[in-house]
Amino acid sequence: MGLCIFTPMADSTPFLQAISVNKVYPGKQQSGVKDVNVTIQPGKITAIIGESGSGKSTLLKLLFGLLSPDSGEIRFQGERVWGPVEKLIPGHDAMKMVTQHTDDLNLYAKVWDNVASLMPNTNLKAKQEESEKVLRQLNMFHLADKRVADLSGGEKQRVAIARALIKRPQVLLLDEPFNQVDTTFRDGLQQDIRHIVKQTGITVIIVSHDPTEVLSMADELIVIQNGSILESGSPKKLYNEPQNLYTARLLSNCNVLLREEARALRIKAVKEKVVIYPEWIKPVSSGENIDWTIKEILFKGSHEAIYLEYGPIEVHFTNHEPGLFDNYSHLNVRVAKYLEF
Ligand SMILES: Nc1ncnc2c1ncn2[C@@H]1O[C@H](COP(=O)(O)OP(=O)(O)OP(=O)(O)O)[C@@H](O)[C@H]1O
Repeated sequence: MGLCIFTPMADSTPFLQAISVNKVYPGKQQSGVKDVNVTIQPGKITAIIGESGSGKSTLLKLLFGLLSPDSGEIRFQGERVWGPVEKLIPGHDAMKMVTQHTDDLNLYAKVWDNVASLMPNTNLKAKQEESEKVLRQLNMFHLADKRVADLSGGEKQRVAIARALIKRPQVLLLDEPFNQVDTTFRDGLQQDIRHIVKQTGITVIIVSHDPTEVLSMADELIVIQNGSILESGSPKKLYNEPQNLYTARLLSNCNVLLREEARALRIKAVKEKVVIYPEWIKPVSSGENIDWTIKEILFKGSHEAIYLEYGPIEVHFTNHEPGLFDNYSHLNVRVAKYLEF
């Protein structure tokens, strides 16, 4: 028995949908989420991104059925998903959710037992095969005999994901899965999750406090602000053509200048604000533009962030040849691209 391949449904029934969903927490005036309409595509990785408190986790819990909407509804393959108000055990059977808290792990049991114990004893061969398969998919098989208590935070997170996958859900919901994971492990875990999606056709919905960490991972991004969906689209589309300043700011540590300030970079903007991503500013050896004072150069390993100032105006850009400007006090730059809001 192998992991199921979930093929997208042939008919036009939306896979997982929030329809006009509202949720206000008791005692709060501001909405957790406000009139949210979202359709999740099957077999893809969708990331819900937004600043802290914007409603990301609330939306995830509503989709899963862990929270009941005040109005509106969640539909999974056309069927209503009931929340705790209507159903004793919240959460839809075909979905599994993993949060950053790995509380339900048995710390004193082996990794293997944490995962295999969720399979029935009726078919021991299948139990063995499935547990091994899931642990291999998450690169955890070599740690099968270790106690969970002896694992790192990132490894514990992998065990929690393995426990969710062994039940062969159609949807895996991940709330801040990389919080406990350092950068090296994060890249590995992201790759493994992408492979699992490709191999099994599972649908993944992920919430991340750092949107840039899911840029390379997600197929679709949903941007949420103050409980409302602002825009959605592929990471490339939202990065290159954001419709809102909020989205640009979430996805890039960008320069935001007032229209008048942008004139110092020879930009004649019509709208009030000008956004320039750090990689859109290029140093030039000489030219008719003004000389900017180099305020600070921050070494980042593969590149540098160079901070420039001209009177009260500050901009920063990415330099991919660290050390190149160490002996410079001033720089002349040009802007390859900008956005207006
Ligand atoms: N259990 C709760 N009771 C009352 N208010 C809540 C509860 N959970 C969330 N909220 C409020 O609802 C709003 C949205 O919270 P939510 O946790 O969904 O945001 P988030 O985008 O996931 O934030 P973060 O990135 O900080 O986790 C916030 O104003 C938050 O304070």
